[in-house]
Amino acid sequence: MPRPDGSRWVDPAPLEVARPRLPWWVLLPWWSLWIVVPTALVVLLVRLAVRLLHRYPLVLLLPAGLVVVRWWGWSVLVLVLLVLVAGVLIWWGLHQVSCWRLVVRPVLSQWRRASVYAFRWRTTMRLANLANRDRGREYLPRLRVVRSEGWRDRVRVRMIPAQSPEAWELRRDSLAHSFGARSCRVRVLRPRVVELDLIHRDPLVRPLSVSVLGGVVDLKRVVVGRTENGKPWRLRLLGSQVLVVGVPGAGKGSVLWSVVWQLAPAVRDGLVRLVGVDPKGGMELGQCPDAFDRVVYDSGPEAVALLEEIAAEVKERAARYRGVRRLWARSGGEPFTVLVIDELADLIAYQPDRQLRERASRAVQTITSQGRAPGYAVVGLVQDPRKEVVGFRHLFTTRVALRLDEPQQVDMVLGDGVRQRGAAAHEISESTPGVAWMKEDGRREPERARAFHVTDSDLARLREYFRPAEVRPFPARPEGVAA
Ligand SMILES: Nc1ncnc2c1ncn2[C@@H]1O[C@H](COP(=O)(O)OP(=O)(O)OP(=O)(O)O)[C@@H](O)[C@H]1O
Repeated sequence: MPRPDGSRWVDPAPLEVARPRLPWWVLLPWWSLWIVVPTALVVLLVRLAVRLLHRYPLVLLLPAGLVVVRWWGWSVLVLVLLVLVAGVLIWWGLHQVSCWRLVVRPVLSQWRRASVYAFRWRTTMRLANLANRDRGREYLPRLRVVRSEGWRDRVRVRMIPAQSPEAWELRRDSLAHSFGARSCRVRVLRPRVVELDLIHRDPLVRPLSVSVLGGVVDLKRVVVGRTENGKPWRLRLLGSQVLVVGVPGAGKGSVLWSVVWQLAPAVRDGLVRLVGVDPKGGMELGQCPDAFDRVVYDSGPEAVALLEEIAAEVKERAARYRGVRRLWARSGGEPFTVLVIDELADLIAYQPDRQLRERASRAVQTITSQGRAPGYAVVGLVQDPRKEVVGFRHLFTTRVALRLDEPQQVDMVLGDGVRQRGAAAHEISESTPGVAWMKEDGRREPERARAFHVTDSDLARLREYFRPAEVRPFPARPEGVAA
């Protein structure tokens, strides 16, 4: 409604304020604070003591020992220690795993933290230029948890502001020498936190024998050896392409035969089909030809024709799968194909006939780039990883570097920056064939492992395993196979 002075009255908007919600404890009577506050303090102190005891048992056991001496004397302390040691020994005898995890490892970790790392930390950080000063204040990387695993110490570090993990990677050697280790690797855990692996001995020095022939086959986790952490070395075949590189004698054969050994039950059941090309005239694959559905022992027209045949199959199956399935599954009723090429370079680089070379290269590229979904995996073995030799290394999603000659070759196989994180395949000892660094696409950290040693007598068993086998139709319900 217009007002006499010409202006209009506008109703104010209703006040929309939420009623304040007070925390419940504000409504308690004041005298209850006398109960609540001391209780909360006691709970906090107990939690702190438990955490400290768990993290730094030695530091807290020392004052406890002093209290025992003060009240009951040395003899009681010695008696308590003897009982403790006897208890631990009995525990160790009964169940090593739990005793190691709950007693020996924490004590060892504390001991090494106090005697090695805490002791030399400040000096080492300053001399290695990992500490810094600004406006009179010193910034020192913080030593966090130390976990000793016998063969290595895992040392967690909080970096100082404006520091990058590369600064630590560049000083790996000086850190290893300063802390008395054989080598050091750097792993990024999360922003500002890195973990140093200070290695004292190689847990992979002993050759590993293959497991019992037969059993469940999981194409996503084919166990071909053991990692340095003591876990199974699992190679993914379903949805992956594998390139294995190593100088002569590095143990490429052991990776290849470990794969065949693990796949054997599925091959015999007809669920997996092995196809092989061995340009070395059958020196390698000829040791167990019955495992292969098709195998060619040269790098000439026959080998190239086989590769082209597989490439055509890949395309045909991919066309059929389009819009139906994204990844091969056993329910599709067609076998998963593993193409093993023993000396890949002989086919795609050293082949004297240019046309054959190009045809072989095109076929292998087709299989590696399109084979994932229709169920085709390539396991390619090569000695020389240079670009002129294998120009399409990036198509292999899993790359295994056995012993190599030069650091640059490690970068070629595993990718840039992986060697700086510790994957020193050029430092693998000649006395440990089968030891390798593996890098999978999509996983930042490389893994160090050793393949099973498939001996001549193992190969004889493998030949025996396949000998009575007849060609079977694809099983409707395969037994003991997971994919
Ligand atoms: N995982 C392993 N554990 C122990 N010894 C191994 C292992 N792998 C291979 N060896 C031994 O190392 C030697 C060389 O192995 P292998 O022939 O597999 O190497 P390679 O890389 O295939 O060589 P090449 O390129 O000449 O064929 C063999 O005597 C073999 O017994």
